[in-house]
Amino acid sequence: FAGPHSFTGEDCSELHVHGGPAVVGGVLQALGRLPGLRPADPGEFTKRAFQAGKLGLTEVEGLGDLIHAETEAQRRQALRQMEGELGQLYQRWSEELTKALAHVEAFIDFSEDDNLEEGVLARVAAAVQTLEEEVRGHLQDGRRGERLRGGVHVVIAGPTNAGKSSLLNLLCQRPAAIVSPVAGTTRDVVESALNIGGYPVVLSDTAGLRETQDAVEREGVSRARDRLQRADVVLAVLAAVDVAPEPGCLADALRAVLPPGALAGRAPCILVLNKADLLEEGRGGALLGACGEGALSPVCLLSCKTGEGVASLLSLLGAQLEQMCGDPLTGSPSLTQARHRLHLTSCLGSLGRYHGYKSLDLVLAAEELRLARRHLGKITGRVSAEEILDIVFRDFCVGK
Ligand SMILES: Nc1nc2c(ncn2[C@@H]2O[C@H](COP(=O)(O)OP(=O)(O)OP(=O)(O)O)[C@@H](O)[C@H]2O)c(=O)[nH]1
Ligand SMILES: [Mg+2]
Repeated sequence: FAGPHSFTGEDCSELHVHGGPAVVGGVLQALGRLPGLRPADPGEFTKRAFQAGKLGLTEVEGLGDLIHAETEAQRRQALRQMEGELGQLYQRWSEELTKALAHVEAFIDFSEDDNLEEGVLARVAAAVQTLEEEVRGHLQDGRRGERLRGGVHVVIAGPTNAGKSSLLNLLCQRPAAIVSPVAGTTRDVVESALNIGGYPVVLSDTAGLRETQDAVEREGVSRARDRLQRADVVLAVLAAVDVAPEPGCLADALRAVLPPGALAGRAPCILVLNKADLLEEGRGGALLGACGEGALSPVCLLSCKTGEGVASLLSLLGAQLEQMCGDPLTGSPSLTQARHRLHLTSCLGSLGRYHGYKSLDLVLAAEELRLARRHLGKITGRVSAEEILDIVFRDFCVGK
């Protein structure tokens, strides 16, 4: 593949050989004997493509995510990022900032010569404000892209013996956690990665929530509370036989499971009434009817023993995941990494300070635009001073 049209931009050649390990080993050995040849470092081809300007940093990250994608929705999101849509969005913002900065710098340098059109600074202020709104909107996406990339954290919580570990084992289809009739069996958090409807989920089983004198179990309960604080979705599990079928029972039951403050992040919750097989005939309907009234959370009656009702829990959970992660192919591309969030937040901070400085000291204000642009550049991997000069000379006929 002749450069510059190859993946790395350099001249490349590719050998197609039979796939057996001995054949590949023999070819690599023969190549190793040629002077100047060495094995590539991990990621070296992508790094060379980046250095040759073939890929931006966000595209490189998309490529990495694509290689590691485990579910369909993750694959689609990574592919979209790799194809450059996210990079283009940040690039457009960066160009708008560059333009605003060029205008401010031109104003600082040349306004006294009366060479500039009227209202330059007002136009810059308006452009900065529009940009601020766009960046803020992009940041307030409910972390859907990051959730899809890293997995949605679903936490199973509830009193001891409700069947939490049984539910984990049933959903991940393997005996990941110990199940026993002894209350307080689970102490550590047991995690399992799942694919539910194409969405990645990290499902955690936790210790039953109760007051206890046992030091080890107390640590388990404290870990369970900690997980609850960081949960994206909570499956609150109760034994159906322990819930009285009366109006308001759902709120009472939830309060018993999730003590005040347990859900600081207000993660959506699905109430799971387990052990439906132990209910007397007709009591399940009465229970659901009573729970359904003024329900704050969806309720699901199931039995881990018979498997009845599990499909409806999965469909409730699937709908919740879809709402949280969205369809990665529609709408504007999602923010996928904490790194991007960090730089975008810093960028927004600088844009805010621009407004504060602009009527006090234009030089300081311009510096904030430069910082904002540098934060965007850190995301895309493109930062250049030349661009500003180009715009100064393209937009203004100064220095004639
Ligand atoms: N009849 C019936 N028994 C169940 C069901 N689900 C779980 N159990 C039983 O209930 C007991 C407790 O189950 P676990 O899954 O260990 O309960 P847990 O909530 O994880 O309990 P801790 O870890 O102690 O907090 C076990 O004996 C299970 O076999 C069910 O749907 N029906
Ligand atoms: Mg358990």
